[in-house]
Amino acid sequence: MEAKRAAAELAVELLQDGMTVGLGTGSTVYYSIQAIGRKVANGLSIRAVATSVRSEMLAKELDIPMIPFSEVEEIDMTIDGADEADPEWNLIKGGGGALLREKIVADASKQLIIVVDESKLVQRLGRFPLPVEVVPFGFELTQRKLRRLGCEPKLRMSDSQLYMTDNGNYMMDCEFDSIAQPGRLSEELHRIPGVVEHGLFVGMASQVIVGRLDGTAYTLDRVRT
Ligand SMILES: O=C[C@H](O)[C@H](O)[C@H](O)COP(=O)(O)O
Repeated sequence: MEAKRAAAELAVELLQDGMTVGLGTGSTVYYSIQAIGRKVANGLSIRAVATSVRSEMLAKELDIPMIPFSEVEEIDMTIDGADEADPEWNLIKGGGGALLREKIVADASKQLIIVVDESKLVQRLGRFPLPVEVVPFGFELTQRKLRRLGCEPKLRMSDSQLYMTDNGNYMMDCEFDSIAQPGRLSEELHRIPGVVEHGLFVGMASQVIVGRLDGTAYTLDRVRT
């Protein structure tokens, strides 16, 4: 908890007056949204868009000024979590089910700041099952096509019900041994018609902030290949 909070709060220090801010989703960004709420109460002037219904509700409770995504042309900075980050700052996201809106918001953002604790750092992506959002129509066929990419795709459940995203889609959690070429896998996933979006964020992060258990945080050095 202290590690998540440390990363989340350090990221919020990057915000400046006048910014349009993207609010990510998850238990790490929760602390960022809380910290933004405190800064807004103390006079920080920003407007925000959320990547999920639950982040939007939290932001509204904290009186963070929200604008509809339809009114946004460009987002200055988005703060979001991740399930894994590799040394090149490639990510797996979507453990909390919000990957589609997160990717749309990240793509519209000048800067994507990722906040994680040290347990999320990996040398190679794939230990965490890759979330893939699929349309309900023909999901069995989509599942078979995903399996042909070398993974075991499991339909996500929640309280014994099929998990449904904020967008009315299903989620397949795809277990790979490891992901050697995230960029290539991303392209292959996009070729499957039933796939709406997947949780690989390749080359999108502008910074990865890592929290330690002792409550300190640092920016991960980026290895370029
Ligand atoms: O769909 C959810 C998001 O991608 C989250 O940012 C990600 O799962 C990390 O969440 P947490 O900070 O709770 O580990």
